Amino acid sequence: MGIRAALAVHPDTGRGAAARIAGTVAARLRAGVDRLDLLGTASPDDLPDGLDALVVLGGDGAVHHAVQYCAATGTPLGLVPAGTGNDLARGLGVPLDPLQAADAVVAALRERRHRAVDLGHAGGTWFATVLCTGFDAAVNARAARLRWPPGPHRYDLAVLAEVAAFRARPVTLTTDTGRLDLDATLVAIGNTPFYGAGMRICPRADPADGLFDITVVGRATRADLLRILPGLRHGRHLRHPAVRTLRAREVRIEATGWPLCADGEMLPGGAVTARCHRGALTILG
Ligand SMILES: Nc1ncnc2c1ncn2[C@@H]1O[C@H](COP(=O)(O)OP(=O)(O)OP(=O)(O)O)[C@@H](O)[C@H]1O
Repeated sequence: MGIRAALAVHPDTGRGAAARIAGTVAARLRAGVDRLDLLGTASPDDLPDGLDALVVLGGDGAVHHAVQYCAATGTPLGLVPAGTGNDLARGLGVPLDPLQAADAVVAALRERRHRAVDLGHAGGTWFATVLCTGFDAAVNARAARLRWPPGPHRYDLAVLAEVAAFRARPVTLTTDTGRLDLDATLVAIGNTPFYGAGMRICPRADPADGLFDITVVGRATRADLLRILPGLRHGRHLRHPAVRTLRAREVRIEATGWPLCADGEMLPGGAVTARCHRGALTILG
């Protein structure tokens, strides 16, 4: 029987960038499949039965929705980055050029080349990149509320506003190996290394080791934050004495009143337990 795939393109992704190249990407993918359905969403309820692959043309938000379907059904996922961050693609070494990525998906479909990667699960939601709470989740929430400036500069403005407003809070982290009580500025639970369009927050996270890499920034002054943040892109923040890392299969975070986000999507706040599920997602290529 032939290969049946769907291409999910959300109109908002990359501020419309995905929709603009959807026709070109679909034409490339048709070279590798027998049937391609073009969908405006990748939400589990709207997807047809019997798919051999789901390809997402979009950013981490669009991928986050698709991951819910792929994890539940075992359907292999193809990534064609067209968002603002594309941090899962970056973390898995998928080409960031959408046409190159589409060609790589076609090759993988033809050669039936798959790989299994881990997923996190927390609060009823699967996540593929980083679950974070504290300063970075507050930046994400603030950036999402801003209407100006356009693109990634919204994050720069949100960072400045949060550096001025943010206070460390008491946090309890309980992992499968121990418990940590501290005043923290942020906690990032990484399945893959990146968030925020290339910030290497959990630089050693390996998506195929069955474990999270957890980066914890303890009590930090504004001056500390201004020293830590520029190093994020290259993972140099780990050298700062306020920063520590843990590795665990399961972690519970208790932090009153902090925002929580996973794959850049806001989640309901409150205490949460995240568990790493080895090989829960199949990636094409
Ligand atoms: N299938 C979907 N169902 C509902 N909402 C979606 C879906 N796909 C994407 N969205 C929403 O559209 C918005 C933009 O999508 P996406 O996050 O992919 O693009 P982006 O923000 O440009 O990229 P990135 O997340 O990589 O920075 C997100 O808030 C996301 O929640």
